Amino acid sequence: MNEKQAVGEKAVEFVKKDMVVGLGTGSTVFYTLSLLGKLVQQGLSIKGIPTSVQTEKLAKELNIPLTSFDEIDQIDIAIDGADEVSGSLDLIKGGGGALLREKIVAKAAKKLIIVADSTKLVDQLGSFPLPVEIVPFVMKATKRHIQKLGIHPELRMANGAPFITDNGNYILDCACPKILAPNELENNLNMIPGVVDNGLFIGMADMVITVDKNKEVILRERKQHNSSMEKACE
Ligand SMILES: O=C(CO)[C@H](O)[C@H](O)COP(=O)(O)O
Repeated sequence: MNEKQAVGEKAVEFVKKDMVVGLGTGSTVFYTLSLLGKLVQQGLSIKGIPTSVQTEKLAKELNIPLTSFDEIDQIDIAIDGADEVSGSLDLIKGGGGALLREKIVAKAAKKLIIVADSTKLVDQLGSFPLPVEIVPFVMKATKRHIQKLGIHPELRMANGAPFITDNGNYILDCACPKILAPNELENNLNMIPGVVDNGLFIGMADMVITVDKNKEVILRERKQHNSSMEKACE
């Protein structure tokens, strides 16, 4: 069994009867969904919230019942992949272009589980270019603002045209080889008019399921969950 399959399937152990499950996007979570589909066939009752059109399509093929955000009060658990995972369980996500819905779902979930093969583990975030979702209306000015932060943004292309996200936006892949202050960078990027969100997921993962040097599947856990929004005004 390959690492992606091993970690992807392990996450299914945390899904219990009647849960609302955030369904992530990518080739690792593919294995989570495939196993969930089998368990649903055997009688497991869950409802899924997909984080992308791609995942929605896959979940439908697997007959996983889906619900929509506005029909539920909260998500019990979200399972998703990552492009980089730091020692403090901070993440870069969005390699598949689904970062916005992934962050919305992760934020609404009581528990966020990340499934990541050993190639995703890093000491410091930044080798993977940080995806930033922007509105097409203001691409050049947004790029200039981002450059002022010392970052080199590149418009993501697909088949010779700009890649379009499920939300109708563009992605800038931002080279920033050593992210020294991820929290600050996440906030600074999101303050730029034209930026919708970025792929830094700081303090959000409760558990990372990965593989150690001995090829054993291991669980790395964070003590506190930061999903709730802090009260900012009264
Ligand atoms: O953030 C993501 C999509 O936007 C994915 O979770 C991330 O790119 C990891 O994908 P994979 O499991 O295919 O390596």
